[in-house]
Amino acid sequence: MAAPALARCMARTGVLPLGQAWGRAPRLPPSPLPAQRRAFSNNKVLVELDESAGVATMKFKSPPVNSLSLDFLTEFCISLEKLENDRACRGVILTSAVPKIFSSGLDITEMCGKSTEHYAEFWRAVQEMWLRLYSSNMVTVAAVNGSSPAGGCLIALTCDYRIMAENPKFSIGLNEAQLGIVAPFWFKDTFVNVVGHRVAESSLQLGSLHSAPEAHRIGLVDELVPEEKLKDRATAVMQQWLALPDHARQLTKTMMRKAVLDRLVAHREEDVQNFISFISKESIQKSLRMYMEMLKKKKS
Ligand SMILES: CCCCCCCC/C=C\C/C=C/C(=O)SCCNC(=O)CCNC(=O)[C@H](O)C(C)(C)COP(=O)(O)OP(=O)(O)OC[C@H]1O[C@@H](n2cnc3c(N)ncnc32)[C@H](O)[C@@H]1OP(=O)(O)O
Repeated sequence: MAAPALARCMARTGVLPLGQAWGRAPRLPPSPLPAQRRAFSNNKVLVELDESAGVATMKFKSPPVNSLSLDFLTEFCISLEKLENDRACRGVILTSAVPKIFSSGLDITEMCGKSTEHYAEFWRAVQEMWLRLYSSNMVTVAAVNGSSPAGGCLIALTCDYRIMAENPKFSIGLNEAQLGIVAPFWFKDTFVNVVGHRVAESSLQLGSLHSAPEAHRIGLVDELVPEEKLKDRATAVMQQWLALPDHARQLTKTMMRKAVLDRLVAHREEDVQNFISFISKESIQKSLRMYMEMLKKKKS
């Protein structure tokens, strides 16, 4: 099924028609076949699977800034679902193929001047991405090799472990307040689970974008490495996590994340309606338009 058709299906049903995000059987170790590498790709995400290691790398490739458009979100979910159902894959490293940018967050153009139906479709896709990634049975490591505001930061926060490249130009954080919008409760819950309530409270109110050292200091990322070592370090961390039995790690992850996941699952439609009412306000539309203009002016 093509991405737009899948997106429509997600909009109707609220889930991808590929399988279930919930109640999956625990993953089994990969079969002892000869070492093999596989790659598959769609327009937005490149996936390389090293079957001998049981590890895939998902590279975002949606230039100029890997914004999370409806197409991106749909293709991200399809790629993740494929890996989730692949017994040869036990872990996934998320990174970017676009230099200097991990992801610029939700595509603002999807939230400006569109119909109510479009907002609903878009928001269900954002929810789906988070539900699938946060509940993934695989080990998920974010190799943050560029700036990562708002929705980009959410992707990193949703992983099990975050490693960021030490580059003074890169920043990360939930900066929604700077756009005049509010981080949804499940963005906030994910953030609180990583950095704790006090840090999350001030960082969210200020819409802070943190430099790499600051992000490390507040626990938003687990470690910093020189850019050229990021890939190797992500691979080493992955090996460490995969050394444990899958079932124990998976059950522990579920135990730690269940309350936050259940909260969105229980209020999914209400959350869509809240998003629509909020984003449709003329004052919010004006803030988003001004923010986009500011981005464009910054260039000239
Ligand atoms: C009461 C409760 C109710 C609850 C309701 C909840 C509602 C909450 C709704 C949504 C949550 C929102 C989450 C988000 O993720 S919003 C997105 C936030 N993102 C940002 O603020 C990042 C903005 N971008 C940047 O800061 C920079 O672009 C950069 C650092 C990522 C890269 O800088 P640089 O390399 O200099 O590139 P440019 O700035 O020149 O950008 C290139 C090009 O890309 C366009 N662009 C950038 N970011 C986005 C984006 N997020 N969406 C769409 N387009 C983007 C930019 O405008 C340029 O375009 P061009 O001029 O046409 O080339």
